[in-house]
Amino acid sequence: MSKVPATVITGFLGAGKTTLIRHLIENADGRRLALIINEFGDVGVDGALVKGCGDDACPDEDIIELANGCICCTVADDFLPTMQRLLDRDVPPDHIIIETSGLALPKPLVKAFQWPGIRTRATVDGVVALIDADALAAGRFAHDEEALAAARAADPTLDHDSPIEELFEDQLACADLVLLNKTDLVEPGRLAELETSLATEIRPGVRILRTARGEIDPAVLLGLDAGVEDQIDTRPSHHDDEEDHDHEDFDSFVLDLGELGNPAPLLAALEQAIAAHDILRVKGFVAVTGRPARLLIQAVGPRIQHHYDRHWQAEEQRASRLVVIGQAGMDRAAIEAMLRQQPVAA
Ligand SMILES: Nc1nc2c(ncn2[C@@H]2O[C@H](COP(=O)(O)OP(=O)(O)OP(=O)(O)O)[C@@H](O)[C@H]2O)c(=O)[nH]1
Repeated sequence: MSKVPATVITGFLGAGKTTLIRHLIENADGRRLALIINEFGDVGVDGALVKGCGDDACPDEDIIELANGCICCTVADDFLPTMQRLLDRDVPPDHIIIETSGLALPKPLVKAFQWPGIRTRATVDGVVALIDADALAAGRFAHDEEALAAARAADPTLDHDSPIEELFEDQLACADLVLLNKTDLVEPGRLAELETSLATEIRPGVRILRTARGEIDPAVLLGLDAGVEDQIDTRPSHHDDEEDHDHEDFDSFVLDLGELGNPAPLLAALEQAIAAHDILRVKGFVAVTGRPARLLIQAVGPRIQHHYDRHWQAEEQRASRLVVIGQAGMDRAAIEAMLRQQPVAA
């Protein structure tokens, strides 16, 4: 019996994983895909964004959200039973796509494919790392050399990498294919420089392709046939000596804001909050009085995007919800106070 191939999509918060997966299921070309989606901070925005966008390729029951913490840490509790259920189906999917949370280490997930119940029936076709070219160009994954030198002078035992940088390096080191995404936001000359620096972080032979909005032919993305679980030990990680990694460097909270008369003040406050605090990512929906559609808000670093993405459905409660993800120690009370200064509709 042939094994069901699975593709693991990694990439830091907001790199464009969900957008890539949407494109993939809209262009599945007859393949029946199942999606396993994991988000840090359990508002479930990503699932809502992909549901209903490619009904034939991926009906809603084949989209499984694992919101119970970060997938790399809950492998045994959540991921393995989910995989088993998918593989036990009378007609298993043609391909399984796993969107890891932007804070997940890919290696523990790949190792799950060595488990007896899985290894005979599924294989990791490839690990794809999505890189936000805009964030990379702005230096958001690199440490500040001067600040580091000063901190080291004060404390010689200091670990050299920041948590964000470690994650970034781990995701790259595990990749079979790297997609330099959001190329629409970066000059071609700068992109070439980014590619040169990325090449030092990846394994020999791994290709870097440029994408915008995750638009890539599924034939390139799927079918890498890498059998990653059989050679995972050759892919180094900063966390190889750890039993568990617990994301204590990052934090998230959910903000419920009811219905808003006008979203503009919230958007302005969000911009200020991001500039003033250690916020990495914000996403969610806003219910605007008099509007039948919900306003989708996405912020990645300082860049905020918003648009009315679809009508509220009859069974949905019209309400505004944002998930805020940041560095551990971000000042939640201050951020909440900034974002709540909104005139709420009567
Ligand atoms: N300009 C531009 N924006 C992009 C591109 N790809 C994604 N985006 C935007 O970036 C934001 C984040 O995209 P997502 O696809 O949600 O990113 P993600 O990696 O799934 O995010 P997390 O699950 O939170 O880690 C959204 O506002 C997207 O519309 C791109 O190529 N160019």
